[in-house]
Order: sequence, then structure tokens, then C-alpha cells
Amino acid sequence: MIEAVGLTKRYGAKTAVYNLSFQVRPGAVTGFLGPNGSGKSTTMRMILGLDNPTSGQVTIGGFPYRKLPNAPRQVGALLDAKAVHGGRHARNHLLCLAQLSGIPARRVDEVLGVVGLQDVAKKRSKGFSLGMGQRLGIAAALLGDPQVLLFDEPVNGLDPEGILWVRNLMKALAAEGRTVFVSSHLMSEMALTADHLIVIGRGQLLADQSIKDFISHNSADFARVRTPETEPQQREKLTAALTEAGGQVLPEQDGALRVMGLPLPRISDLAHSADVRLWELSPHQASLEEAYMRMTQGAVDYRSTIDQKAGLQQELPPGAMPPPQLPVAGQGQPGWYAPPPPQQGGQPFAMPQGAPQAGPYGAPGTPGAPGTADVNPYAQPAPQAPAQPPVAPPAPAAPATPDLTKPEDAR
Ligand SMILES: Nc1ncnc2c1ncn2[C@@H]1O[C@H](COP(=O)(O)OP(=O)(O)OP(=O)(O)O)[C@@H](O)[C@H]1O
Repeated sequence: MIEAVGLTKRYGAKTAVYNLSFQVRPGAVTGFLGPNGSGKSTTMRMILGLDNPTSGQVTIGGFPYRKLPNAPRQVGALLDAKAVHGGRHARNHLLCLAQLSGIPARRVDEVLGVVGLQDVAKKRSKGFSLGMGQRLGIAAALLGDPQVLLFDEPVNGLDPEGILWVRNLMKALAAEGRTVFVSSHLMSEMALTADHLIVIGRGQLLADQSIKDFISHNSADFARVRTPETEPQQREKLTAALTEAGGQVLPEQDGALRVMGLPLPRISDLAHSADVRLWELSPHQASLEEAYMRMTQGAVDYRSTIDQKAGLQQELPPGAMPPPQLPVAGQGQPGWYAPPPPQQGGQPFAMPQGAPQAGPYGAPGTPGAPGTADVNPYAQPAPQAPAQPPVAPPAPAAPATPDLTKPEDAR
């Protein structure tokens, strides 16, 4: 198990990671998510003893990495696939790593087979594609047959077959009881691979929960309902009936209705009672991407502000009208990319603040832990922190978090 307690890392004036506490358990794939620059790689480097925390600590199986007996046999990692001596053959590269750790040479050929590089084992890695480099990095991580594995963006540059292979590999490693901690920006892939998520924003913990809970706490499922287009009054009648029954009804661009807060059978019954015919009644489940975008939208540091097509557009002659924009399904609607929270007053952005509290999975809190006495560089006068930040109970909406919508310098 990997355990971080009050982990903080500063680079000069820059706080890359702040007071991060979490556990990564064996037997599951734990996804590590966060926007660019949120501190994922820094956290992974501290786990691997490549960077020293400014305060707090992180241990693997109870030991800081540098104190782990025979660490390469216990922990394998892929941090930067390009960190390879390009002039060396793939096999020689792995052989060097194996010899440094007392791993027998036959294991090198084994892992080359596992990652599918056996045919290019004698080729210099500087000629490798991005995907081949990733495979070589994964081979290096597997070399010591470790119980704990860390992968920073392992599917970066892999083709669909490679992505599927990595997904199955991660799951298989976890199924063998290993601890698998993997970062990725590919939400669709993470949704298929990870069992549990740790999400950070600007170096701080935003969520530590199962994928299922993460999606349900940060997005809302809804039903799409369509009435006959030829009879608009039916749509009005149904909207009134659903609203009266406590549903939230939003018009979709194609004329359908998006209904939240009512189960499908109830919608069907209400339509029947109102004598409204339905052409469509379908369930829509929120995706991990929607939930993630919703949770992290206030913690994104790097966002394009410029319409990249602007410079390509020709100026219109005086008096001319621009051509009509083709509608994009759902775009501009409330909930596009950021569906409403599951319950009014939910606190999907709640982050740990205030008094030390119980850690995830009932781990002890961090009173007196190194780092907790630090001044939070992001702190603003904030109301009561939730008792269990990642899974905030319904409460009157309140900004329990620092204002992450402002750039750090402006706070
Ligand atoms: N050695 C360093 N010196 C100074 N600042 C650093 C250093 N390493 C990281 N940082 C800063 O710390 C912050 C976190 O960086 P980090 O690379 O950990 O983020 P990340 O979540 O891995 O980002 P990405 O998703 O883009 O890979 C960034 O603002 C980065 O500029």
C-alpha cells in the first residue's frame, strides 16, 4: 500500500503539492487524475524518493521509498518513457537495470515478451516510436516483478491495440493483488481501467472515491423524453406534469426534453396520466469525463482563451449576415460537459480544509503531521469544512473550497 500523509512540495514560491493525504490499496487499479500542472508527477516522484517532500511523508508498505529493502523488487514505475539511453539496445537497457537490482537476465527476456518487444530487442531505443518507448518503460517497471506499480500516463502514444493491452495488463496486475497507481488524462480509458480514483487540483485533494461514487456524486443521470414533433402542445403538457411531480425539465436542442430527478417508470406513468404519447424515453448515464470536468473546472490552470479559427475567417462585407451555425447536440445547454450536481445543495467541489480530520478509509487524521501546520497558500476565509470531504452530504450550497476559478497569483 502507498500512503501519503500531509504531503507538501514547494519549488521556491510555487506550491506544487499541498497537504495531500491518501492511500492506494492493493488489489485495485487506482487512477490518479488532475488537470495539467496539478501535481501528479510531483507526487509520483515523491512516492519514488526522486523528490523530497517539503513536509509530510509518503510511504510504501510503511517505508519511505529510499528505506525500502530491495526497492526495485518491490516497486516498479514508469515515469518518463523517454528517460532511456537511446544508444542502447532495448534488451541491453533492461539488462543494465536488471543487473543493478540483482534480477536474473532471463527475466529481461520474459518482460520483453510481455510487452511485445521481443522482435526489436536488439534495436537501439532511439529509433523507437512513442508507443514502443512506452512499452519499453512498462517492461522496465515490470522487471522486478514488484507488488507496487506506478505508471505516469502509460497509454501516451499507444495505438488502440496498445491501449487495450495496457488496460488489460493493469487489471491483471491488480487482480493478482498488486497495488497499481496510474495517472492519465484519457477519461474514457480511465473509466474502463480504474476501480478507484484520486483526483487532485492545484496540488490539493479533490476526491478519493470509487469511480462509481465519483460519477454519481459529481454528475446527474437524466432521461431523454421526446413527444411527437407534430403536436407541440403535448410537449408543454408533459413538461407541466413532470415539473409538478418534482422533476427538473430542460429543453434539448433537437426538441427533446432532458428530465432529471424522476425515474423512468415514473416519467412513463406521468405521461400516460397526462395522455401524452412518447416517441422516446431513454436513460442517459453521466460519463467519467462529465463528472471529472465538473469537479475540476475550477482548478484548471491552462485553458485556451483564443478562438483559433478567428484568424482564418474572412471579414464579411458591410451588411452581410454570417452563415447560420449548425447546432451541436447538447452544446450550450445547461449540463453540456458539466451536468448539474446530483442534488441541489450538493458540494461536489468540497476539498479538505480546516481542522485535521479522519483520512480516507478510516486512516488516522493528521493532527501534528508534518505539513498540517503550514499556512495553506490557497486558503481563503471558508465556511465549515465537510466532515468527509470527498463524499460531502447534501447541504446548503456553500463555497467550502478556495476560489479555484481565479489564477493563483490573483488569490
Ligand atoms: N522541478 C520543478 N521546479 C519548479 N517547479 C516545478 C518543478 N516540477 C514541477 N513544478 C511545478 O509544479 C507544478 C506541478 O507539476 P507536475 O508536473 O507535478 O504536474 P502534473 O499534474 O504532473 O502535470 P501534467 O498533467 O501536465 O503532467 C507545476 O506548476 C510545475 O510547473
